[in-house]
Amino acid sequence: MSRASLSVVSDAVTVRVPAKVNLHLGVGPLRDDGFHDLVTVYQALSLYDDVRLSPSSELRVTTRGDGAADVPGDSTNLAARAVAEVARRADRSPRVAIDIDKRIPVAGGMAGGSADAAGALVGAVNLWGLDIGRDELTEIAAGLGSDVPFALHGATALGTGRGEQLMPILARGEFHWVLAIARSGLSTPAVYGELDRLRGNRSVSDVEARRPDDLMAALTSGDPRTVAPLLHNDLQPAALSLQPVLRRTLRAGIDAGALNGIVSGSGPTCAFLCADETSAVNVAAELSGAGVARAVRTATGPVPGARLLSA
Ligand SMILES: C[C@@](CO)(OP(=O)(O)O)[C@H](O)COP(=O)(O)OP(=O)(O)OC[C@H]1O[C@@H](n2ccc(N)nc2=O)[C@H](O)[C@@H]1O
Ligand SMILES: Nc1ncnc2c1ncn2[C@@H]1O[C@H](COP(=O)(O)OP(=O)(O)O)[C@@H](O)[C@H]1O
Repeated sequence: MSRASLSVVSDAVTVRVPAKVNLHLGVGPLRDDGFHDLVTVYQALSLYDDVRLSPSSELRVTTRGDGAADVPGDSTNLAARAVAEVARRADRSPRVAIDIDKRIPVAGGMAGGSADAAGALVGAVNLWGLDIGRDELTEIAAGLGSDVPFALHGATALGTGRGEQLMPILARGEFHWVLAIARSGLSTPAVYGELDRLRGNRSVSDVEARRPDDLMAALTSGDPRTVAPLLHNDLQPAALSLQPVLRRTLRAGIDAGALNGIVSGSGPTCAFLCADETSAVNVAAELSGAGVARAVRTATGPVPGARLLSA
């Protein structure tokens, strides 16, 4: 019996998927396949996209919410690609309507497209009642993008390889973040390219791709004051080079009382770690008033990865 014939068709499913921040992003040299080796610590944050899948006469995707106009509505959308790949493996036709409710900033360095892909994977498996295990789902996720396995996984995790190989990390407590969302996005390949340009012929030692043991120990303590000085992003100089105005944003967050601020992944969202919830609310209010960002949000982490809201 094929896996497809085991399926139970639901009317619609909605999957909630989190954004991420990289607490550490160490970037090694450019590889022959066009990717860079990474050592990264991901944390999933309570800023979510909702991905709804329902039966339809054809595969189509619509997006509403923050930055919806910049999200492709065709087969290049990562959520549509995810559904198409699950359908191909299950030997069935991908006749699904995908409706994305966007809150994760588009091209913001918070893995919004990856989140939608992870949501669509979980959604398709549940909509069609497929017998696809966690390992196979993670393999499909990695084929869609380096960050997609983490969007499935959530919580706090160490990422190696091109970011797709995950190991859970114990993080105690709840961390309070403020996110300064920029007026325009940054392209991930452009930021990696800018890092290569800035590095020039300088040899990139393995040291830059080493496990951040101090940070991992600090995370088990649950103390944001211990974690804050250990935040690190090798892509930050490249993001600042492409959007110099981000220096002002980072400065404004520190001046407002954040423990530390960092460009999130390839940027341009800036993420500020705060001592507690009260501090985060104050920092968010000051940043909003400073006019350095298009929008300011508070979020907590870690939170779970892609999860079904309704079936
Ligand atoms: C930088 C990070 C940090 O977590 O995320 P964002 O900040 O963009 O969300 C990731 O490495 C982005 O992951 P993701 O957005 O899934 O990238 P992919 O689709 O796999 O790759 C897009 C392009 O980014 C570059 N890339 C990506 C990953 C990697 N380890 N090395 C790279 O050089 C390559 O140019 C690649 O063609
Ligand atoms: N479902 C999706 N949501 C957002 N962007 C998508 C999606 N599918 C494809 N994309 C494309 O991926 C690019 C990167 O988007 P995103 O994942 O939001 O940013 P980042 O890589 O900085 O985390 C966008 O500019 C967009 O063209």
